[in-house]
Amino acid sequence: VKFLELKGFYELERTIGCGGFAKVKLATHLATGEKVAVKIMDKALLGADLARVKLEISALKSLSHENICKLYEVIEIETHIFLVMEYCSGGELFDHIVEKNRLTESESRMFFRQIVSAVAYLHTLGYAHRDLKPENILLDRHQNLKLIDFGLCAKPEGGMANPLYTSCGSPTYAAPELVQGKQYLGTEVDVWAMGVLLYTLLAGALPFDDVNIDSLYKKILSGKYEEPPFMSLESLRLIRCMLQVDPTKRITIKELLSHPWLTLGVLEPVQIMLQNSKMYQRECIGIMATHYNVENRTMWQHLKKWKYDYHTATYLLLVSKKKRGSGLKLYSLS
Ligand SMILES: COc1cccc(Nc2ncc(-c3ccc(C(=O)NCC(=O)Nc4ccccc4)cc3)c(OCC3CCNCC3)n2)c1
Repeated sequence: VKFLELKGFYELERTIGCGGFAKVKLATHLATGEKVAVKIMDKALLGADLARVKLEISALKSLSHENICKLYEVIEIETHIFLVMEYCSGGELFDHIVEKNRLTESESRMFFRQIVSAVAYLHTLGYAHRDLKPENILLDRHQNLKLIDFGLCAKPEGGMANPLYTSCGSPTYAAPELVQGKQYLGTEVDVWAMGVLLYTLLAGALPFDDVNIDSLYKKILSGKYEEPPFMSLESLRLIRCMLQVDPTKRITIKELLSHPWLTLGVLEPVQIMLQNSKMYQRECIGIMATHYNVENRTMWQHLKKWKYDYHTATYLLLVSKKKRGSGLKLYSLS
């Protein structure tokens, strides 16, 4: 079905992901020629989850971090909601690990620092991700990580016991307290999942794995996993702090930021807030103002309302293009 509301602004291309009640298509933002990912949600299929999606959209609008997939535009029509998101041309981290079998300590550190920075940023803003796994970590063309919350399966209330969850991907990244259906803190659950992730990067295998879901639960609750001989003592020490079954004994994200393993060979602790340069912003406003034949001030007046309309998308895409060092050009829309 062709969506007329996108005509002339975006050109939809192949489907790059689908599930539950959403589909993600690759698309081109026609004014800049940049690739974007368009998440198409059918409001009829969303039903009661429409409210949760609206919450996620307002959360996404408040997120601006180099390692979190950027929201560019929100388009709502009678039957569908479209989220125009940053397209990550490097695909999933998962495929990157599989193809390399396992990563070196320094490559793992370079990736892991970015994940810790993104999750610490989320936690600072009062959010928890709750579904950290390699499928939700994408790569851009420069091997920068981009955290997404693909969240196609409704986040079941009542934790793991909910049959919906078991049918929605295996709980290999789920913390013991989540698996037990206990009260849990999203921030502590995220630290556990990052421990599983770091183990997977370094060992090229999952710490807790089993085809039988009940024995998988038992392994997670035991907190026992194999420590491969090729893993350094420092990395094993860090993983032990993260894969603590008792969440009160688990390392916190704040302590993680300056843990010796994360700063090994790198001087400063992990930065949370990364600033965009003001210079790029002024230049992009100028280009848009010229293109639309309005004053710079008028263009800025509109953009600072952050309406997440086509102008927001054009501006954000121009800034990211500028940061990449590509030339800036706007195409007249047909
Ligand atoms: C080159 O080959 C490839 C191969 C594969 C992918 C790509 N690229 C590529 N780029 C972008 C996407 C995307 C971005 C955002 C969202 C989203 O839902 N955001 C919402 C969001 O992020 N909330 C949120 C974030 C942080 C905190 C809280 C809330 C969804 C999808 C994509 O999807 C495809 C799926 C496929 C199944 N696994 C997951 C990705 N794929 C490219």
